[in-house]
Amino acid sequence: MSHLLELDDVHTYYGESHILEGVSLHVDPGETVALVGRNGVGKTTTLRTALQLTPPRDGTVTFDGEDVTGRQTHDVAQAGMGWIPEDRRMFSQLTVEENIEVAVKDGEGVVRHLDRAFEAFPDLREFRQRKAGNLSGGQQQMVAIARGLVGENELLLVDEPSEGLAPQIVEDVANALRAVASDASLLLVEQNFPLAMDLADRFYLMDHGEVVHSDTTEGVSADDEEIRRYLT
Ligand SMILES: Nc1ncnc2c1ncn2[C@@H]1O[C@H](COP(=O)(O)OP(=O)(O)OP(=O)(O)O)[C@@H](O)[C@H]1O
Repeated sequence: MSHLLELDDVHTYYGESHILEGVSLHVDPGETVALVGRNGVGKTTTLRTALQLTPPRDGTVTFDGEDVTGRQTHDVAQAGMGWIPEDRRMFSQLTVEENIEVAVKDGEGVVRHLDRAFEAFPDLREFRQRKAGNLSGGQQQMVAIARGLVGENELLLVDEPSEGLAPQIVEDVANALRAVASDASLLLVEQNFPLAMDLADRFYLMDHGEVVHSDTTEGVSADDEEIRRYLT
Protein backbone atom coordinates (compact mmCIF):
# COMPACT_ATOMS: atom_id res chain seq x y z
CA MET A 1 0.00 0.00 0.00
CA SER A 2 1.38 3.40 -0.86
CA HIS A 3 1.38 6.16 1.72
CA LEU A 4 -1.20 8.93 1.50
CA LEU A 5 1.36 11.53 2.58
CA GLU A 6 5.09 11.03 2.63
CA LEU A 7 7.81 13.48 3.56
CA ASP A 8 11.17 12.13 2.49
CA ASP A 9 14.24 13.76 4.01
CA VAL A 10 12.84 17.29 3.83
CA HIS A 11 14.97 20.31 4.68
CA THR A 12 13.03 23.53 5.23
CA TYR A 13 14.40 27.01 5.86
CA TYR A 14 13.04 30.37 6.97
CA GLY A 15 15.54 32.63 5.23
CA GLU A 16 18.91 31.32 6.34
CA SER A 17 17.53 29.45 9.36
CA HIS A 18 17.65 25.74 8.75
CA ILE A 19 14.49 24.55 10.55
CA LEU A 20 13.74 21.01 9.33
CA GLU A 21 16.93 19.01 9.09
CA GLY A 22 15.92 15.95 7.15
CA VAL A 23 12.41 15.03 8.32
CA SER A 24 10.90 11.80 7.00
CA LEU A 25 7.44 10.68 7.97
CA HIS A 26 4.30 9.26 6.47
CA VAL A 27 0.54 9.01 6.98
CA ASP A 28 -1.37 6.07 5.54
CA PRO A 29 -5.00 6.13 4.40
CA GLY A 30 -7.32 6.06 7.41
CA GLU A 31 -4.61 6.77 9.96
CA THR A 32 -4.44 9.44 12.62
CA VAL A 33 -0.82 10.34 13.25
CA ALA A 34 0.40 12.72 15.96
CA LEU A 35 3.42 14.98 15.79
CA VAL A 36 4.65 15.81 19.27
CA GLY A 37 7.60 17.63 20.81
CA ARG A 38 8.47 20.83 22.66
CA ASN A 39 7.70 24.34 21.46
CA GLY A 40 9.77 25.49 18.53
CA VAL A 41 11.08 22.08 17.38
CA GLY A 42 9.47 22.40 13.95
CA LYS A 43 6.05 20.77 14.17
CA THR A 44 4.11 23.63 12.56
CA THR A 45 6.86 23.98 9.96
CA THR A 46 6.40 20.30 9.10
CA LEU A 47 2.70 20.92 8.40
CA ARG A 48 3.55 24.04 6.36
CA THR A 49 6.07 22.00 4.39
CA ALA A 50 3.50 19.30 3.60
CA LEU A 51 1.11 21.97 2.30
CA GLN A 52 3.88 23.79 0.38
CA LEU A 53 3.19 26.98 2.34
CA THR A 54 6.90 26.81 3.11
CA PRO A 55 8.26 24.45 0.45
CA PRO A 56 11.33 22.40 1.32
CA ARG A 57 14.69 23.32 -0.15
CA ASP A 58 15.64 19.63 -0.30
CA GLY A 59 13.69 16.40 -0.10
CA THR A 60 10.27 15.49 -1.45
CA VAL A 61 6.64 15.60 -0.41
CA THR A 62 4.38 13.01 -2.00
CA PHE A 63 0.60 13.20 -1.62
CA ASP A 64 -1.79 10.59 -2.97
CA GLY A 65 0.91 9.11 -5.18
CA GLU A 66 2.04 12.42 -6.69
CA ASP A 67 5.17 14.42 -6.03
CA VAL A 68 3.75 17.79 -4.89
CA THR A 69 7.06 19.37 -3.89
CA GLY A 70 7.11 23.00 -4.98
CA ARG A 71 3.50 23.01 -6.21
CA GLN A 72 1.15 25.85 -5.37
CA THR A 73 -0.58 25.40 -2.01
CA HIS A 74 -4.03 25.83 -3.55
CA ASP A 75 -3.30 22.92 -5.91
CA VAL A 76 -2.27 20.75 -2.98
CA ALA A 77 -5.42 21.82 -1.11
CA GLN A 78 -7.55 21.07 -4.16
CA ALA A 79 -6.00 17.60 -4.28
CA GLY A 80 -7.51 16.96 -0.83
CA MET A 81 -5.09 18.21 1.82
CA GLY A 82 -6.90 20.42 4.32
CA TRP A 83 -5.48 22.62 7.06
CA ILE A 84 -6.88 23.60 10.44
CA PRO A 85 -4.36 26.21 11.54
CA GLU A 86 -3.43 27.02 15.12
CA ASP A 87 -5.20 30.40 15.04
CA ARG A 88 -8.39 28.77 13.65
CA ARG A 89 -8.72 31.55 11.10
CA MET A 90 -12.41 32.39 11.17
CA PHE A 91 -14.06 35.04 9.07
CA SER A 92 -15.17 36.90 12.19
CA GLN A 93 -17.84 38.99 10.45
CA LEU A 94 -19.44 35.94 8.84
CA THR A 95 -21.86 33.66 10.65
CA VAL A 96 -21.00 30.11 11.70
CA GLU A 97 -23.04 28.81 8.80
CA GLU A 98 -21.30 31.08 6.29
CA ASN A 99 -17.88 30.13 7.65
CA ILE A 100 -18.70 26.47 7.05
CA GLU A 101 -20.27 27.14 3.64
CA VAL A 102 -17.15 28.78 2.24
CA ALA A 103 -15.16 25.63 3.00
CA VAL A 104 -17.42 23.47 0.83
CA LYS A 105 -15.59 22.70 -2.41
CA ASP A 106 -18.54 21.34 -4.34
CA GLY A 107 -20.90 24.34 -4.59
CA GLU A 108 -23.99 22.27 -5.31
CA GLY A 109 -23.68 20.22 -2.17
CA VAL A 110 -23.80 23.09 0.32
CA VAL A 111 -27.05 22.14 2.02
CA ARG A 112 -26.10 18.49 2.26
CA HIS A 113 -22.68 19.41 3.68
CA LEU A 114 -24.15 21.81 6.22
CA ASP A 115 -26.57 19.13 7.38
CA ARG A 116 -23.71 16.74 7.77
CA ALA A 117 -21.65 19.26 9.75
CA PHE A 118 -24.54 20.00 12.11
CA GLU A 119 -25.19 16.30 12.53
CA ALA A 120 -21.58 15.74 13.52
CA PHE A 121 -21.49 18.88 15.70
CA PRO A 122 -25.02 19.37 17.06
CA ASP A 123 -23.95 22.24 19.33
CA LEU A 124 -23.07 24.33 16.30
CA ARG A 125 -26.63 24.21 15.02
CA GLU A 126 -27.64 26.46 17.88
CA PHE A 127 -25.01 29.02 16.90
CA ARG A 128 -25.43 28.81 13.15
CA GLN A 129 -26.57 32.44 12.75
CA ARG A 130 -24.08 33.90 15.19
CA LYS A 131 -21.01 35.78 13.95
CA ALA A 132 -17.91 33.65 14.34
CA GLY A 133 -16.04 36.55 15.94
CA ASN A 134 -18.45 36.40 18.90
CA LEU A 135 -17.86 32.72 19.69
CA SER A 136 -15.69 31.29 22.46
CA GLY A 137 -12.37 29.67 21.59
CA GLY A 138 -13.88 26.19 21.93
CA GLN A 139 -16.81 27.03 19.68
CA GLN A 140 -14.44 28.50 17.09
CA GLN A 141 -12.37 25.32 17.17
CA MET A 142 -15.54 23.34 16.47
CA VAL A 143 -16.28 25.56 13.47
CA ALA A 144 -12.69 25.09 12.26
CA ILE A 145 -13.05 21.31 12.50
CA ALA A 146 -16.48 21.39 10.83
CA ARG A 147 -14.84 23.33 7.97
CA GLY A 148 -12.28 20.56 7.66
CA LEU A 149 -15.07 17.98 7.57
CA VAL A 150 -17.13 19.64 4.82
CA GLY A 151 -14.02 20.26 2.71
CA GLU A 152 -14.06 16.51 1.94
CA ASN A 153 -10.35 16.31 2.47
CA GLU A 154 -8.50 13.05 2.28
CA LEU A 155 -6.00 14.34 4.79
CA LEU A 156 -6.40 17.03 7.42
CA LEU A 157 -3.44 18.75 9.03
CA VAL A 158 -4.55 19.90 12.47
CA ASP A 159 -2.35 22.30 14.43
CA GLU A 160 -2.76 22.38 18.22
CA PRO A 161 -6.52 21.89 18.37
CA SER A 162 -6.68 21.90 22.18
CA GLU A 163 -4.57 25.02 22.71
CA GLY A 164 -6.07 27.48 25.15
CA LEU A 165 -9.24 25.47 25.73
CA ALA A 166 -10.78 24.43 29.05
CA PRO A 167 -10.56 20.67 29.80
CA GLN A 168 -14.27 19.97 29.29
CA ILE A 169 -14.16 21.73 25.91
CA VAL A 170 -11.06 19.74 24.95
CA GLU A 171 -13.17 16.61 25.32
CA ASP A 172 -15.73 18.01 22.85
CA VAL A 173 -12.95 18.91 20.42
CA ALA A 174 -11.50 15.41 20.78
CA ASN A 175 -14.88 13.90 19.93
CA ALA A 176 -15.20 16.20 16.93
CA LEU A 177 -11.78 15.07 15.72
CA ARG A 178 -12.78 11.44 16.16
CA ALA A 179 -15.81 12.11 13.98
CA VAL A 180 -13.62 13.65 11.28
CA ALA A 181 -11.10 10.81 11.61
CA SER A 182 -13.72 8.31 10.53
CA ASP A 183 -13.79 10.10 7.14
CA ALA A 184 -10.26 11.38 6.65
CA SER A 185 -6.68 10.75 7.67
CA LEU A 186 -5.28 13.18 10.21
CA LEU A 187 -1.82 14.55 10.91
CA LEU A 188 -2.17 16.18 14.27
CA VAL A 189 0.22 18.53 16.08
CA GLU A 190 -0.67 18.44 19.76
CA GLN A 191 1.13 19.61 22.92
CA ASN A 192 -1.31 17.73 25.13
CA PHE A 193 0.54 14.41 25.06
CA PRO A 194 -2.17 12.19 26.62
CA LEU A 195 -4.72 13.63 24.20
CA ALA A 196 -2.39 13.03 21.23
CA MET A 197 -1.83 9.42 22.34
CA ASP A 198 -5.55 8.95 22.84
CA LEU A 199 -6.48 10.19 19.36
CA ALA A 200 -3.63 8.85 17.26
CA ASP A 201 -2.67 5.42 15.95
CA ARG A 202 1.02 6.34 15.66
CA PHE A 203 3.22 9.26 16.63
CA TYR A 204 6.43 10.99 15.68
CA LEU A 205 8.45 12.76 18.35
CA MET A 206 10.42 15.76 17.09
CA ASP A 207 13.38 17.62 18.51
CA HIS A 208 15.46 20.37 16.92
CA GLY A 209 14.06 19.91 13.43
CA GLU A 210 14.39 16.12 13.39
CA VAL A 211 12.22 13.10 14.09
CA VAL A 212 13.91 11.41 17.05
CA HIS A 213 11.41 8.66 17.80
CA SER A 214 8.39 7.07 16.21
CA ASP A 215 6.07 4.33 17.37
CA THR A 216 2.49 3.22 17.70
CA THR A 217 0.62 5.01 20.50
CA GLU A 218 -0.60 1.91 22.26
CA GLY A 219 0.58 1.81 25.85
CA VAL A 220 2.82 4.88 25.48
CA SER A 221 2.86 7.29 28.40
CA ALA A 222 4.44 10.69 28.95
CA ASP A 223 6.38 9.08 31.83
CA ASP A 224 8.35 6.94 29.43
CA GLU A 225 12.04 7.90 29.90
CA GLU A 226 12.79 8.41 26.22
CA ILE A 227 9.65 10.53 25.72
CA ARG A 228 10.13 12.59 28.86
CA ARG A 229 13.58 13.61 27.79
CA TYR A 230 12.12 15.33 24.73
CA LEU A 231 8.97 16.78 26.22
CA THR A 232 10.22 18.47 29.40
N1 LIG B 1 8.10 32.77 9.81
C1 LIG B 1 9.20 32.42 10.49
N2 LIG B 1 10.40 33.04 10.26
C2 LIG B 1 11.50 32.68 10.92
N3 LIG B 1 11.55 31.70 11.85
C3 LIG B 1 10.42 31.04 12.13
C4 LIG B 1 9.19 31.37 11.46
N4 LIG B 1 8.23 30.55 11.95
C5 LIG B 1 8.83 29.76 12.87
N5 LIG B 1 10.14 30.06 12.97
C6 LIG B 1 11.13 29.36 13.82
O1 LIG B 1 11.19 28.02 13.38
C7 LIG B 1 11.34 27.13 14.48
C8 LIG B 1 10.28 26.06 14.41
O2 LIG B 1 9.00 26.65 14.58
P1 LIG B 1 7.66 25.83 14.54
O3 LIG B 1 6.53 26.81 14.68
O4 LIG B 1 7.66 24.93 13.40
O5 LIG B 1 7.77 24.97 15.85
P2 LIG B 1 6.68 24.17 16.63
O6 LIG B 1 7.32 22.90 17.02
O7 LIG B 1 5.43 24.10 15.84
O8 LIG B 1 6.44 25.02 17.89
P3 LIG B 1 5.15 25.76 18.42
O9 LIG B 1 4.43 24.75 19.17
O10 LIG B 1 5.74 26.84 19.28
O11 LIG B 1 4.41 26.30 17.22
C9 LIG B 1 11.29 28.00 15.74
O12 LIG B 1 12.61 28.23 16.16
C10 LIG B 1 10.65 29.28 15.27
O13 LIG B 1 11.15 30.37 16.00
